[in-house]
Amino acid sequence: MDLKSNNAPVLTDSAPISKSRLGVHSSLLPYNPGAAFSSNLFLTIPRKKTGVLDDVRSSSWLDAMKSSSPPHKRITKDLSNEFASADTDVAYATWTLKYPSALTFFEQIANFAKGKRLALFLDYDGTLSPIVDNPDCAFMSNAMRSAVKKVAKCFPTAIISGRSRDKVHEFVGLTELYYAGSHGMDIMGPVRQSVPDDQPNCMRSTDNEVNPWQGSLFQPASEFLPMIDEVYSSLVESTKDIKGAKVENNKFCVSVHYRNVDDKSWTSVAQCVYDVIKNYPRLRLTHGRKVLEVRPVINWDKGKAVTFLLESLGLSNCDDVLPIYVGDDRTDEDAFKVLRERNCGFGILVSSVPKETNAFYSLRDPSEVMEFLKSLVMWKKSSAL
Ligand SMILES: O=P(O)(O)OC[C@H]1O[C@H](O[C@H]2O[C@H](CO)[C@@H](O)[C@H](O)[C@H]2O)[C@H](O)[C@@H](O)[C@@H]1O
Repeated sequence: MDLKSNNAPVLTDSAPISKSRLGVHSSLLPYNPGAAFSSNLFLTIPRKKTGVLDDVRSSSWLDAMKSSSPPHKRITKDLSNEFASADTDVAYATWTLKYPSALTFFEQIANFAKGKRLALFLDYDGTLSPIVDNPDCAFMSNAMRSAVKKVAKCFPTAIISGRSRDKVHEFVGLTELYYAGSHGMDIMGPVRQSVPDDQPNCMRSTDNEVNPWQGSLFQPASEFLPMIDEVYSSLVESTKDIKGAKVENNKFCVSVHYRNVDDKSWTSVAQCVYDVIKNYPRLRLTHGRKVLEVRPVINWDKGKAVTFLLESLGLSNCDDVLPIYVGDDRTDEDAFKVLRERNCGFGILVSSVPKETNAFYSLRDPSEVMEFLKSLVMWKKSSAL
């Protein structure tokens, strides 16, 4: 396969996400702006498909790789850049008419939550920690840790990350939470009596981790472990000469980072990934922020993990529970979508640029996420008075 040719695969999904198609629960719609805005404001969101070969042949890897992370804002005094920056601000403000700020509209959220039990789901990278060049250094600030700890004391709270569960647990360092790693394929959660019917391959067990909140381990992709290890080793080997490329073993999935790779070598990264996964029809590829993610084709994602946790926690009754999911990445869209389709709860997209999304609200960056968490705690305390 020649990734540079016109026959290059296209991985992007620019199909607009229309409200009517999604059956938006109007009762939850925070604002009805009716605002028209140009579709070129948005980054594209890749559509997930099963089967790696199908993904690769029908999509443009490079386009998807380019659109996978917002450009950094440059601080400059140049006049034309000031105009460009003003345009960007206008575009963002326009976008927030459709996806209002969860801080500005906090009162509205508090009204939705009145009389309900709130359940909180948080993504890690780009949500609780800022995006940094080195994935091993994506530390969470102590202030954020304290905010998460406090919010978890008020509401059942889970972290759902693409990272391995151990890694994200190590970064967060709190025992008051539930953790789901590998995009929800590795859940340490409460004891659950049954496993989903459509998951014959799932394994349920307990482990020795000391955590009074948790009881069972749910790993629906456990049979893929040897395959993922094999693919990880192959990718480490095949990308070793690409400067800046980094392969991360996330237990049930593998991340191939190209954030630090020169743009000119992105096709080499894509080629390496393609050359390895073409031999594994039971693996598929998804895109994250400057990262290609290789994972099992099983019907499991962050959205399924949210449903699983809600059921395990006895929180699946929409009448008295309000689930909120906060995330910044394409893989978080699965969770936003589940909440939309259940007509129960909503997603909050963390983004500093306009993006089409299945979320209902927005927050600009992790510092706003922290403010939002603090607001939830204050609201809980004041409503208990
Ligand atoms: O689901 P998440 O918790 O958001 O994890 C998704 C991926 O996050 C990490 O990569 C991203 O953050 C890095 C650190 O800021 C950044 O360097 C990288 O470019 C981003 O893609 C993590 O390293 C991946 O393994 C996760 O899949």
